[in-house]
Amino acid sequence: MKCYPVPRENLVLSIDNLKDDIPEEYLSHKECYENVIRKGSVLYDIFSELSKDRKHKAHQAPSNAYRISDGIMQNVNPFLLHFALFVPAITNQATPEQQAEFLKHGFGIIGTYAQTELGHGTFLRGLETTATLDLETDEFVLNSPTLTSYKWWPGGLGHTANHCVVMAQLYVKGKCHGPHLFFVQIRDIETHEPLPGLKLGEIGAKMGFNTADNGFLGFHNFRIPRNNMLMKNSQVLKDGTYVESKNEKLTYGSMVFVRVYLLSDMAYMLARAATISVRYSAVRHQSHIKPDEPEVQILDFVIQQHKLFISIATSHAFKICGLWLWQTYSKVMEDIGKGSMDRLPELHALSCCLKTTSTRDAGWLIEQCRLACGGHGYLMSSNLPSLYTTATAAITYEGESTVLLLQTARYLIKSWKRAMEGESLPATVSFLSEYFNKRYNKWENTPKGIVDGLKLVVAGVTKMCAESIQKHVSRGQQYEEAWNSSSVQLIKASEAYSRALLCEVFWFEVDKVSSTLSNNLAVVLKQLAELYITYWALEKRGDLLVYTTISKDDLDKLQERYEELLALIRPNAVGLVDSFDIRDEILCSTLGAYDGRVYERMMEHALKSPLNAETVNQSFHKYMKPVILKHKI
Ligand SMILES: CCCCCCCC(=O)SCCNC(=O)CCNC(=O)[C@H](O)C(C)(C)COP(=O)(O)OP(=O)(O)OC[C@H]1O[C@@H](n2cnc3c(N)ncnc32)[C@H](O)[C@@H]1OP(=O)(O)O
Ligand SMILES: Cc1cc2nc3c(=O)[nH]c(=O)nc-3n(C[C@H](O)[C@H](O)[C@H](O)COP(=O)(O)OP(=O)(O)OC[C@H]3O[C@@H](n4cnc5c(N)ncnc54)[C@H](O)[C@@H]3O)c2cc1C
Repeated sequence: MKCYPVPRENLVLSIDNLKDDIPEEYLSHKECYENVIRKGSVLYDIFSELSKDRKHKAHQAPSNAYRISDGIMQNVNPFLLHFALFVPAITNQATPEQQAEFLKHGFGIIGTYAQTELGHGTFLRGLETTATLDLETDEFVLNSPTLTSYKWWPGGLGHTANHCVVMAQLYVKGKCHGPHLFFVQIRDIETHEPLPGLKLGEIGAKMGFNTADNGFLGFHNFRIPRNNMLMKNSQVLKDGTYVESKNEKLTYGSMVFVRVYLLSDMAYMLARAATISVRYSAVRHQSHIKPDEPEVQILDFVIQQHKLFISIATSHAFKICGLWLWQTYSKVMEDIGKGSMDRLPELHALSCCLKTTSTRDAGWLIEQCRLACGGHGYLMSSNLPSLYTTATAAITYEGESTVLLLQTARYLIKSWKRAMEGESLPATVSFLSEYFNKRYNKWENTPKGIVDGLKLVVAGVTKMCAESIQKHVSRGQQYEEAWNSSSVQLIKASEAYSRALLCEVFWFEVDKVSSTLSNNLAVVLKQLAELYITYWALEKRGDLLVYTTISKDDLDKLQERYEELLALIRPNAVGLVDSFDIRDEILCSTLGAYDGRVYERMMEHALKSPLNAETVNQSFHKYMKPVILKHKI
């Protein structure tokens, strides 16, 4: 994805009407939406001017668009889906001619990606929206035959977008060809009124993401030109001939793109949470370590370091792994462009498990950062609650975690069978062959030894799954039933695979570049990578004891090394989160501001509460006083 000239953060953050007088948490649902549209439109205008100035296709956002809008919105930008899915779906799935046609208005249109329905989100082959070819008029007729077929969840769909890419079952001459993508205008550009034949609205308040304008959309005999089917991979000709794709799963390509992107997004979410909680832990003094000395910075409690330093390390792990996965994605897309689909299943499997692990880890680690800040972490003004609800949405969207892990498990089982048949395997799963051929080493208490051990766990659990499936089949179950019966173990195999990948890529990428870094930087980065790997070796000690030759003595030494690493990182902890370089205006946190004026900021923010505008609220006189006086003895 080409990155555009980065709009200077100062340029955007200096615009006065992008600042909020009243904190978002004191606005109504409707005011919140109107406020983010106000701010989002200013940003949209800036990105549009920026891209026009540089003669770029005026439809892609600059690379740091999300960073800046995160700060200004402090919640989710309703234009997000335009950049994250609508435009990529068109550039990924439409012909060049169609791209020129659909994107000719540049920032003049605002789109979303409408795939999920009220009745189906995971099982795409079960989607009910239909697109039926009308040969006479050379059009597709879109319909939502049931309430459950209404599109439900797409971001920006309720009141923001005027176009969308819709996934619908393609019908030609009475035959269903499965889910395909269609470019659909849904609102009048001038009036923004829904076009005739559509039912549009927002789906209501949510746990978070409340400014994302997630909406619903129903079609009633809604007509679009035949050319509005995205036809890069499969085509419907004027005479109704259907030309199928070289690989029907290419239609799912936009989801792979977002899953790959989410690793970097989670790295950034975690960087913010770590910055807030580590800085706060350096400011907050509470309790004693030595009874005769003053109260300490809570960051001096080793258990506080245990809670927080893993978030610093994990943010770097996701950033580095995200870059590695992006390079893999780009290479596979290049191969597909040359007609080779060989690595598509591997890319799908990698993106599924890494998207799942990064979003799940971001969720629980952000919650851990919040809890480590005590009561003040529970304040909306800390920004930790919002970070949590925003991050955890990603565990579900873009592919629910369980479902995606089972997709990776499918790839692991297929790879295991190929290993048994002596076939060569891609590098990312070649350890299965080594395990099968018993070519693995004795346990070593080193980062490489731990990575090798975690891979042995993957191989051992995958073997166990294959045997479990075989056992159920031999007892008379169909393969799909046997798969379902073994799914608890299959999930475990995928989780173990994802963890081994993250540890391996993090360690070896850091090791690879360390010689190019200043000594100090190399030392600290390696400490973080070793902390990450050692943390997970200790978390997964049970599996390591089952599948490797690790001993109790090795584990004791790892625990000792882990605590050493906490102590080594402690002096650099604040410097490490400062190096994430997230400005206060984007951090949006009373606890995490760079100047450390936590208590003053908390009080300033509290006084902004509308309730503090008067010393006695009207409800006292209206409701409380009569009751108090009535029962006054
Ligand atoms: C910042 C970002 C904000 C984003 C906001 C959120 C946006 C959204 O949420 S958009 C909606 C997201 N929705 C989803 O992700 C839906 C998840 N479901 C799916 O992807 C599919 O239904 C899935 C994969 C579970 C099953 O698909 P289905 O067609 O039934 O395939 P299935 O029968 O299981 O066969 C799997 C085969 O397809 C292949 N396959 C499946 N998906 C893909 C894919 N995306 N790419 C390549 N291959 C794929 C597998 O490799 C496997 O191949 P093989 O047969 O060789 O083993
Ligand atoms: C904040 C947010 C934003 C979103 N934005 C968009 C958007 O912009 N565009 C869009 O199209 N969609 C969007 N979605 C929808 C999202 O993609 C779906 O929610 C997601 O794909 C899961 O589908 P579902 O909700 O229908 O759950 P279901 O598919 O009904 O799954 C429910 C549960 O059933 C279980 N399950 C389902 N299938 C299986 C299986 N095969 N094996 C084992 N267990 C299974 C899992 O536990 C799963 O959690 C968004 C969702 C959220 C929360």
